[in-house]
Amino acid sequence: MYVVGKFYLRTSRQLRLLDLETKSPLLETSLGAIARLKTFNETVRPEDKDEHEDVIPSEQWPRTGAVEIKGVSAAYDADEESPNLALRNINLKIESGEKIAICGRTGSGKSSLVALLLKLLDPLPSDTQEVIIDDTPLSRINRASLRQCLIAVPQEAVFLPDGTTFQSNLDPYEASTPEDCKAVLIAIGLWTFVEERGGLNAGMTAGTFSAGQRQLFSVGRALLRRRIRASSLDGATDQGILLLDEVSSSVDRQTEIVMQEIIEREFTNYTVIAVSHRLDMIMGFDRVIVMDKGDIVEMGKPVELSTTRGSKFGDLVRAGNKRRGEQA
Ligand SMILES: Nc1ncnc2c1ncn2[C@@H]1O[C@H](COP(=O)(O)OP(=O)(O)OP(=O)(O)O)[C@@H](O)[C@H]1O
Repeated sequence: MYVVGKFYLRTSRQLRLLDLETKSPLLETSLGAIARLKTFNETVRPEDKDEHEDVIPSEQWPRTGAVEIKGVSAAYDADEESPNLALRNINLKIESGEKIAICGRTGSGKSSLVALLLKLLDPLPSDTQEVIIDDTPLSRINRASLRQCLIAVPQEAVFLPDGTTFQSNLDPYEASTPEDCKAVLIAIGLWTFVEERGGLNAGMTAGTFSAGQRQLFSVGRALLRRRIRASSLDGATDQGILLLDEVSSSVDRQTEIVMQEIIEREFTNYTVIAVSHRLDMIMGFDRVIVMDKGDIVEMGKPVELSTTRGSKFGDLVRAGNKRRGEQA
């Protein structure tokens, strides 16, 4: 066993490979991939199949999209003796169909709150902490089913292997028709772009799109899922939960408006919980939550808070306006 830096190599051949690394970018890439796999293997624990996760919700769940978080604290290193809390005693009630924006400084816990709802982060063990969606405690819900029932758009769009078609990337579960896919691409303004590159059946890579287009495409996936879900509702109201994590961070204001319109028009009755730094976007939401060090430190209507003295959100708006004034 050889130890080089923080990598452990089993054979002298691997050691020679490492020596060659500086001379070959390809090898560098391969060794980087090995190192990443090794780190992944060492640090990522498999999700336990919790025996209490006995509820497999129906396709139509959640029917109302109401959310309640009761006194939840959570940590990524929950097994440690003194865990670092990413969320601290969060109490939050979100009504069915409410549009909630979450803002706050880097590392304040915004993405962790979204991760909590997807059971990517668990509450610390306790008798009293609980997350409830549609009257069902999240602790009882099967994780994989939960993630199929909620519509979530992550910070970084993920794509299928290079060469996979536009259609498969838009609809990896093959649950829609080419017409459905085209209609979604038209709605997000990417149809001409895709058509010029050979259409739905042409191969693509993540690099085919700009960073902003990747985000737009991700929103398109969410829209397609909403439409597919709506077709299986058997007359029930088209409701559910949409989680957005910084989906407009790389787009211009014009594209952000397209996203906003899609949220308003297509997810009208959905409960929307969106992490965002974009003040223009937040202003259109029913309520804004400001987070700091894992805590909710302010909550209210964005328009009201923006003009309230001493409001943390108001401070963010004033700082944003000042920056714009200086740039003009
Ligand atoms: N996968 C993880 N493993 C360990 N700690 C994490 C992980 N993800 C987040 N954290 C920690 O949890 C805390 C909250 O992070 P979180 O990503 O929720 O913040 P955020 O407000 O979304 O930040 P940003 O605006 O930079 O995305 C931070 O201290 C962060 O270091």
